[in-house]
Amino acid sequence: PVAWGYEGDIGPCNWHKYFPKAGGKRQSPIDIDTSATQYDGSFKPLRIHYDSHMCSSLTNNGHTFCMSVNSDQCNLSGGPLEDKYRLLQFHCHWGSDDTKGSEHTVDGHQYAAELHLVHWNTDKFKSADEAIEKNQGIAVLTAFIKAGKEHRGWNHVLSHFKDIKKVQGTSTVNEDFNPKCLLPENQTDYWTYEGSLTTPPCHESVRFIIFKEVVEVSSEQLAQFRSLCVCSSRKRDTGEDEHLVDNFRPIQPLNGRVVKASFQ
Ligand SMILES: COc1ccc(N2C[C@H](O)c3cc(S(N)(=O)=O)sc3S2(=O)=O)cc1
Ligand SMILES: [Zn+2]
Repeated sequence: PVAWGYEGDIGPCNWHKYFPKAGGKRQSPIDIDTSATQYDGSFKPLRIHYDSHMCSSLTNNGHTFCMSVNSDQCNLSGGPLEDKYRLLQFHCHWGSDDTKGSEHTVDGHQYAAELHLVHWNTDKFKSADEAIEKNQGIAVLTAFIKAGKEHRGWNHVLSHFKDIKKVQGTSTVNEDFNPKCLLPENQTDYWTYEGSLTTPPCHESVRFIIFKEVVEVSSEQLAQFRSLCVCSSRKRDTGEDEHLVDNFRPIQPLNGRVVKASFQ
């Protein structure tokens, strides 16, 4: 597989050389210009039904931490979606300090981090691997994160970070944990648009649903995101570990797409 990253020759400006979709017309992330969004009154209520008895495993894949979920009881439907989608994994993007880290921006404002709950269309496709390449294959519930009060739900995830500090570290999470607790209280106000995976291969298969309400975590919890290392052994010439930070793609051209709003 082709190496890619967030800086230097393998960074986002060169992704299109090995991953042609990265140069497509409906790429993500984007800036949400709230003066140009269009209210859509036809959306049904979002239905987010997760069970908390699912077993999941947390890995550090060198680009983010990824909590993969293998429960057929974690489903998403409604809102702008025509089909039923199943939770595949969730992960985050964050910065080297609290002033940057989110992928999407709102009126040019970048948040400290961004949570992605990735779902695949089980009505139209037989597997996630098939769905990630196809239009309408993927739906990503997205929440912005800012530094503020401590978030107790996040501690269930962060408590496993010592096991995944190095790349390919894996930790099994089987305590009762429902990822729904990571979402904001207000789940009726969101923006939605059609985009892409924000990492290579950048398939244009994603419907983003981005909550307006921002989730707060403490600065210390954000610092724990940054404690992950990018690789198993390589050390910087000064001998210390290279930490996984600034794993966000720059915003991409809207190319005429309209961002819909579920609220007026
Ligand atoms: C078999 O080929 C594949 C299997 C899985 C994936 N994925 C990993 C990607 O990094 C990725 C990035 C997503 S984001 N930042 O929410 O837009 S979602 C997602 S993924 O889980 O679909 C890609 C190819
Ligand atoms: Zn993501």
